[in-house]
Formats: sequence, structure tokens, C-alpha cells
Amino acid sequence: MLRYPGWLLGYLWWLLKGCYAVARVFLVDARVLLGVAVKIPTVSFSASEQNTTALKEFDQLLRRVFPKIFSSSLVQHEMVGNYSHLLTVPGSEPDLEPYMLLAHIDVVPADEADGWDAPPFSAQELNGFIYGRGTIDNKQSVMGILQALEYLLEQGYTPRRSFYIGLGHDEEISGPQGAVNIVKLLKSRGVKLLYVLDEGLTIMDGVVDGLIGPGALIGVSEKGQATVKLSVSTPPGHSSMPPRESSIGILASAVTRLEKNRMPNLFGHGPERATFEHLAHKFGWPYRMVMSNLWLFSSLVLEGQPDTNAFVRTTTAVTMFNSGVKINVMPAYAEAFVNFRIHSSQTLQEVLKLIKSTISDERVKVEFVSGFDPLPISSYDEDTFGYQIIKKTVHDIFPEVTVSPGICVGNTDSRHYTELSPDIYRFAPSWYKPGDSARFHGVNERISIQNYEEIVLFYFQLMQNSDIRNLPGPRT
Ligand SMILES: CC/C=C\C/C=C\C/C=C\C/C=C\C/C=C\C/C=C\CCC(=O)O
Ligand SMILES: N[C@@H](Cc1ccccc1)C(=O)O
Ligand SMILES: [Zn+2]
Ligand SMILES: [Zn+2]
Repeated sequence: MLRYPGWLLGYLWWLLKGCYAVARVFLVDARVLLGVAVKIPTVSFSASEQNTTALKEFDQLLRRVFPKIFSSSLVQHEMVGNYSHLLTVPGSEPDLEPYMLLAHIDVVPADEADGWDAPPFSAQELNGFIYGRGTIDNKQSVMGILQALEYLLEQGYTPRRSFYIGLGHDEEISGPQGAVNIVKLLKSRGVKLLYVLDEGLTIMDGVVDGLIGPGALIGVSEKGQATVKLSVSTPPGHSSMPPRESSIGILASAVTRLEKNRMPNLFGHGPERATFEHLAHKFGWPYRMVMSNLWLFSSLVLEGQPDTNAFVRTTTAVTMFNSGVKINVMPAYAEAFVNFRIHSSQTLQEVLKLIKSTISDERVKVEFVSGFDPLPISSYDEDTFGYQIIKKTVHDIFPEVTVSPGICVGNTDSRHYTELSPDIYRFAPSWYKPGDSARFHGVNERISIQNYEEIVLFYFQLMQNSDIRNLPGPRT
């Protein structure tokens, strides 16, 4: 047996500790932590199926990598609906109304075979981007918010204004356990919120023709939804003696009629009018020519692309279509699901009526599956604390960006918060450039390393900016 002298063991121990300290610096490097978060497949598969193993693992990750938050005597931590998190950070001046930051842990499914450049749960870095499901929807906010708080606590910071952080685990299936129960809990405690900031719109750069320079769109509302089930039943029979029209054919024409007859162009009748007005001075020649005619502008400039078209109207998306049992049997039944996202100036009832009149075929049964009206519009005026603080924070981190109100085209957990606050905003400062629309729920979802650092800084700054008592400047 070899005998090591005590000094050598001591030296080795010292070396090991040194290495550990150096390694820790790298380990806590924010972008590495985002990568670790992306690698945990917290997938919401369907309304009834979630990856609970991954959700548990994610909880463990948060506790491990944010030791200050989870050991702080200041921060109160609660699990809600099993896997969602509610953090309460009490401020030193309890008369200041609290605000709340939201983000979600779960992601939609992803299949590498759909054409990913890197596996969707690999967090692989390619050309300065971290690839993976959740990098822009919405783990960048989950990790960014917590990273910002961790840094602040490390610096011994205590806020003056209290705030909450809500991290939902089932947003992608509409938040029935997470957001709904967090809201219930806060309501039972009599909490009112000065403002809420959730995921949503982004910093657009180069996606609207003619618009010069980047624009940060703060979602002041979000679209409504309607999902309908269309079905056709016909007698089955031998495919050698088919009728003129099959159940599949009848259903297909109904679906085609919906796609061909889009819902009306309502540009200018919702909060997108404010977007337009805030950004109008940033349009160059020859776009300025058509600016006085909103309808012309929207049809020439916006309707052509799926993302900007979503600003203009209630959108129609045929998402599921099922029928048929065997190649030589006429199908007795065919069904399709169509998901509409309702423009702010329409109601669910109006849209349901339009759907029926567009299909106008009594052989097609139209059933309402689920839906809700567009959300209320939050204030974006000069005196509104939440909006102005978010705007100021965007300017602090991105001085070159124009800030404007916008309409969030997807739905978020924040829609459950309407009774807690009139001022709900949907925005995270990820850069959104041409081609990026296909990354949301699509392939090659990614974020640049630099952008993730900006996101951490944004929340870091937002927490400090929210600490002022009143907005500066003369108030009337
Ligand atoms: C005059 C200017 C008018 C229009 C500007 C247009 C374009 C951009 C449109 C949409 C862009 C941004 C972002 C993201 C899309 C969806 C995410 C929203 C919510 C996510 C909810 C979720 O699925 O978890
Ligand atoms: N955020 C998702 C999931 C969702 C669906 C329905 C309601 C609320 C949320 C979406 O907009 O598609
Ligand atoms: Zn999301
Ligand atoms: Zn999503």
C-alpha cells in the first residue's frame, strides 16, 4: 500500500476545491443553465397527458441551480397544482401594490424527424444559437426571470415593491391546474396586482415590409378562440358502387370553403390600430403612400404572411381531419377540427355564426368544442405604470428599439389573471426576424446566446425599475 504524506493530501484537497470553485463559475453561467432546462422534456402532449417525470426533474433543477432563491428567508416558495411554482418576494414598503411576472415550464411536443438541425431536446449550440424546444416558448423567460432574481439576491438586494413570480406547468393545454390554481390562491389572499407581465409578443425586426428598424410590441390584449368539430355521416357501402359524394368529400369541401372564405379583414378595429399609429413614422417610401388607407395597407403589406395576417383578422386553422377504415369501404363518418383565433373586434358568437353561414351545408354537423372572447385591452397610456415601466426597461436594454402596443396572437396563462389586474401585458424581448414565425411550435426553435443574456438583463432591470413609487414626471 502506498502511503501519502498528509501535506500531499492537503494539497490535492486544496486543488480540488479550487477546481470546483472555477467549475462553479462556469456551471452557473446563465446560458448553460438555459441549456440544462431545455434538455428536460417537459412536454404537454395532450389535454390529459403530460410528462410528469420531466416536470419533477425540472423542479429539482430549479432548486439546484438557484440556491439563493430557494434558501432565501425573503422569498416564499410554493408548489401549486403539483408542478407549478409561485414565488412571493415581499417588498420593504408594503403599501406599494405588487406586480407579477409569469412564464411557463411546459412545451409542445417536438420530433427531430420533422427536420431539426439539432435534436429538439439537445440544447445544442450552432452558430451562436441554442437550439431546442422551449428556447423561445418559454424556458427563456422561466430561466431568465429566476436568473435575474438570483443575481439580485446575490447582491443582497431587497425590493421595495413586492412581487410574485408564477411559473405554470400546463400552459400549452390552457393552464387548468397551474395558472387557474395560482390565481385562486392569490384571490383567496386578497391580492391585487399593479400589473402582470407574461410571455407573448417579441421584438420584431424586418418582418413587416417597409418598416424601418426594430419594434418591440407589448401585447395589451390577446385574441379569442373558437374550436369547432365538423362531421359528416353517410351510409357505408362497397367502394365499387360509390355515391357521387363521400363523407370525406363533403367534409373536405366544407373545410375548403372555410379556408377559401377567410374571415373579414378587420385591420384598424382592434389594438393593432395603435400598433400601426405608433409605428407609422417608421415606414419608408413608398409605403407611406398607402398609410392613409388602413384597408389597403393591411391587404398589401400584412395579409400575405401568416404572422402579420394574424393581426388583421380572425384566423382559420384546420388542425385535425380523420376518416376512413379500409380502402374498399365507403367511410360512414368523417370529422375535422378547426381552430379559429378571434380578432379583438369580434365575439365568439359572431364567429360561430359566420362559420355556419360559410359552410351552409346541412349535411355537415357543426359542434362547438371550446372557445372564449378576445381578452380585455390593457391600458398603454402615459400614466399607466406597468406599460411605462416595461417600455422604459426595453429602452434601457435596447436603445434602438421603438416600443408599441400590440395584440398577442397566441393565448397565454395571463388570460386567467383578469380578475387580479386590469393591466396585463404579454411580451418577452426575444428577437423575431424573417423566418422565425415557423419556429414557434415548429422546427428549429432557437435563441441566440446573446439574446438570452439580454433577456436576463431585461428582467434584472425590470425588477429594479418596478421599484419606484410613482412614474416620474408631472402627473395630473
Ligand atoms: C403594423 C404592424 C403590424 C403587425 C406586426 C406583426 C407581426 C408579428 C406577429 C407575431 C409575432 C410574434 C410572436 C409570437 C407568436 C406567438 C406567441 C404568442 C404566444 C405564445 C403562447 C404559447 O403558445 O405558449
Ligand atoms: N398557448 C397555447 C395553448 C392554449 C390553448 C388554448 C387556450 C389557452 C392556451 C396557444 O395559444 O395555442
Ligand atoms: Zn408559451
Ligand atoms: Zn406555445
